[in-house]
Amino acid sequence: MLTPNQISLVKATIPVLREHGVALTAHFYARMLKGNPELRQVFNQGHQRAGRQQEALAAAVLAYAEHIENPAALLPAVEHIAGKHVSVGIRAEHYPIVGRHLLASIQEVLGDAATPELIEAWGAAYGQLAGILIEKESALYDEAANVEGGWSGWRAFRIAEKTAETADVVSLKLVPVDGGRVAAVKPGQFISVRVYVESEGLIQPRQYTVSAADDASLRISVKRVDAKASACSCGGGCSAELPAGMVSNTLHAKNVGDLVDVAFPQGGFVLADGTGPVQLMSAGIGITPMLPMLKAAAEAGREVLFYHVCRTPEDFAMKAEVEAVAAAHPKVKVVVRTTATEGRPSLADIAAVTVAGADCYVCGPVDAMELFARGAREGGAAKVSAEKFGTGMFSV
Ligand SMILES: NC(=O)C1=CN([C@@H]2O[C@H](COP(=O)(O)OP(=O)(O)OC[C@H]3O[C@@H](n4cnc5c(N)ncnc54)[C@H](OP(=O)(O)O)[C@@H]3O)[C@@H](O)[C@H]2O)C=CC1
Repeated sequence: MLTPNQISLVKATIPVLREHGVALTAHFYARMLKGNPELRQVFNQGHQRAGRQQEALAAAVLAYAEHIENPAALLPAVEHIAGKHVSVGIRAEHYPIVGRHLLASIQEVLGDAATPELIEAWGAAYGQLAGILIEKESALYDEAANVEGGWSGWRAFRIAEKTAETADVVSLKLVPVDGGRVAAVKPGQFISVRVYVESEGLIQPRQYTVSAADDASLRISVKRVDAKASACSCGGGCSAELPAGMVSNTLHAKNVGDLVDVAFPQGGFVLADGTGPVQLMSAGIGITPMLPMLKAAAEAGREVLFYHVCRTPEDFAMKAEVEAVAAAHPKVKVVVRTTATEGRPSLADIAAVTVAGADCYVCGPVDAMELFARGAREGGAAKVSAEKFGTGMFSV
């Protein structure tokens, strides 16, 4: 429990965090990854290089300082972060390391302004947050270990099938090397996949939505990411050219029979139970969580609008699967917009297709998600949920 004086001291740093938060977190990551280089295998080095992780952490530290009197307000963010942490293997023993580097960074960046009292207050604040996260993460690890077909930490999977979906998307069907069962995945959840990235000399984990699953396998569908073709969609104002997708491109180079490590499925961007209409809106590779949601909603007999934006018909990944679901379920309607010929949809276009009262899910580039969410709300959707891959939280 923080004392009233510690709460005031943490709140007094809010203006500094607003202005210099990213400088602080950039200093922190550089310090921690130099002092504890083993953590380079846990943190996404692509996001580090693009500056996304530093921005996301700065935003999180600021949000925490702003809500220091009522951390319960951050519960949805805590649940999201805990799922990501468990998925990349962050454990209780990592927290003291992070805390040590964070406090030292506050001291080093603020200089004389960082009085011993302030450092002590931030130490207490960090301890409080770490305690909340450790408890939540420990519950998620236990849940993953105790469910049938579940596991805690990394489990070795073999690539059983590799299918080219489009010119730059491949699907990989993964089966456990131990021959055991695979626990049920909620439609929309993601797994972390961990591979050795030769060019970096590093093991790296990344999250991929499960695009199909059964009790013996998981499938992911991965888009190749070229350095020059990358356009940052993090929403954090990154304008620099982004590095090539080190894990996605490593996965593209893998073949049937190769092994990867997989973490238990996580994530709260899932199809909610219900009987009402569902609207699934995706752009590009954002289709991956929509496909399992489509199958689940169709099988439950719900009315579904599946709306997808892609550049050309050839860029429509898993098109045959979507069409097969629609053919088998008359209450499923598919609308595809190809931007190469029709241009991008407008807000009015999205509002016009929206099913009034639908539970709407959106996924894809950040700008497209914002457009879909606004259009769906204008068109009378009951609820809009969004998923952004990468760092931090996203709300539309
Ligand atoms: N589960 C998840 O959270 C996942 C999220 N993603 C996210 O999806 C993003 C990119 O996917 P990717 O396939 O590379 O996207 P692309 O850049 O290839 O774009 C895909 C389609 O979306 C259209 N589009 C892009 N921006 C807008 C917009 N503002 N309004 C309307 N249409 C738009 C493009 O139109 P045009 O031809 O005009 O560019 C194109 O037709 C990634 O940033 C990734 O973060 C991906 C996978 C899973």
